[in-house]
Amino acid sequence: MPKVLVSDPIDQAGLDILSQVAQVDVKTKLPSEELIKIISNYDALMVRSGTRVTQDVIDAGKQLKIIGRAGVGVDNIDVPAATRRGIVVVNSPEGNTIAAAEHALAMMLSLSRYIPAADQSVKAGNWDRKRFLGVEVYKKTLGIVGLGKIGSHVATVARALGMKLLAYDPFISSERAEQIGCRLVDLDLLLREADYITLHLPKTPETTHLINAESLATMKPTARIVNCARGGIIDEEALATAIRSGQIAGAALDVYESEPLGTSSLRELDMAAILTPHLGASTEEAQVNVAIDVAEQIRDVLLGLPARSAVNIPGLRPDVLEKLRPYLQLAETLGNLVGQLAGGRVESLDVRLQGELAQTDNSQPVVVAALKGLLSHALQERVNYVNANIEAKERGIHVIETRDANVQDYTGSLQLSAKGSLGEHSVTGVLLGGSEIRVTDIDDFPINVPPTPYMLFTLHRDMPGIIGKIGSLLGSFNVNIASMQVGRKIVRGDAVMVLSIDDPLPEGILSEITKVPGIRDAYTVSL
Ligand SMILES: NC(=O)c1ccc[n+]([C@@H]2O[C@H](COP(=O)([O-])OP(=O)(O)OC[C@H]3O[C@@H](n4cnc5c(N)ncnc54)[C@H](O)[C@@H]3O)[C@@H](O)[C@H]2O)c1
Ligand SMILES: O=C(O)CC[C@@H](O)C(=O)O
Repeated sequence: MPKVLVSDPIDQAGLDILSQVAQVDVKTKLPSEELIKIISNYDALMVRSGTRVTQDVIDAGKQLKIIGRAGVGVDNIDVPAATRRGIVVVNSPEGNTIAAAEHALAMMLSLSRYIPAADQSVKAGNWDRKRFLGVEVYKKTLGIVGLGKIGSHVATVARALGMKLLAYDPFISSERAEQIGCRLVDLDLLLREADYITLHLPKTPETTHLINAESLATMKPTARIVNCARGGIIDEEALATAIRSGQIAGAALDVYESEPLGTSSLRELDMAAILTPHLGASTEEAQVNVAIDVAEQIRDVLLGLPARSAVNIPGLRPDVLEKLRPYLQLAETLGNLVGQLAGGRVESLDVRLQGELAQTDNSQPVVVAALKGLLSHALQERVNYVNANIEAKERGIHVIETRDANVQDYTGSLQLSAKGSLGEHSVTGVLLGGSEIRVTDIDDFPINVPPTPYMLFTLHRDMPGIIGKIGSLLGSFNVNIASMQVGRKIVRGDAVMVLSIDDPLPEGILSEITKVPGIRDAYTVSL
């Protein structure tokens, strides 16, 4: 039975799903040396934001197949390191959207009415109504930075509160922003005009310290800023200075450059600042959602099924994946075949999608499947859908994708051509009845053979007796032929022979075959 380590608190609903297929060990608050020590026993790791899944953890996880992040941000996981090791990383892109949006809205309202400070004051025995004179959000301008899932929900609710909405997001169109009721503007204008600014974008090298001393200086003195996205998007020292000096009116933060928040000048700010300990996703509903979402994906991957929200493999909707799946199998088989025909050190792979297949919207998974097949002979199970692209890049394999919708021989066909140490070879394949693979062409010679585990290909002159000679030679080595087919373009010209054999070809026989008069070349392939 596979083993799953759960290293952060995860809702029971998720643990129940994992327990259907795996032994589940919940060990939270593990020091990183301890995690590194035990991770080699596990097939899967499930975390929230608390565990740092570093390269050292990934390298020590010799059996790891999947890392599940019960939440959105995967910045606590070294995704490139996982990808290099072929480990799938999955998250729950939508499970906590509402929770995080509601937290940001709650922060905005709390900032406006000083609710945390007023609460503390009453509990301390005071009744000070003058000190907590607030402001209304009604008719104020809210600037949303990052108009994705959370930003859009914030916009919908803020609109209902009677706010005017500005948005800055370089990756969405003005039409989309308008649909959500926002005017798309540049960041400078948003920062200058907004009464409230709320951040809902990822932390990347470009967004680190997006809000800094310079940008804070352009904001209104009455402006209040909320960050429930990621720590580090705001320069915390510059923010504390801006609040202390009255350059802006306040800030509410849920996330910090370093978590847990240590000694920080943010802690010394008065009621103009509200700090919560990364609670954006902490609702009962969100924790159930993300736990189920990620546990189901871990279960599926452990059962050999694809994950629906992998962050390091081409994302596909389950219905699209279902339709494409037979073609992925076709691509992998043909990749494996052409990789062996081309020999080691493949320099280039040309992936040609033909007929119906040329019309597919997302061909990337087909290309990845072809690369996985191409590299599988050399790398065996070390190559998978996660790392095939990287492995190919590291080997300098130049991948070209072409499409030809006009090829009408079959509804959809795939041609792969590879150049390697044994020269340039091409294979074409189709799906019969939607799922049965047929190889229909080898090096431009028409054939029609199903791929089988052990195959022998020859390039020879089409002449009487040659087939018999190969048959006798194989017989003398006790090799049983299951099927045989010849493909030729012209009578007595060049031809290919494709034999399916029951067992691997014994050592030495290939060189004997090439000595047969008329045989130009021979290749053995195991699929
Ligand atoms: N506090 C929490 O507990 C909590 C919970 C959930 C999500 N989050 C964080 O909230 C953020 C938003 O999550 P989401 O689910 O809405 O993500 P999303 O991917 O749906 O949206 C992010 C948006 O940011 C935009 N963006 C990217 N770079 C940008 C840039 N330089 N400037 C402006 N916009 C940019 C993208 O185009 C996208 O529209 C993420 O950082 C996520 O990690 C925090
Ligand atoms: O695990 C958490 O509670 C935080 C989740 C949040 O930061 C996210 O990115 O989904």
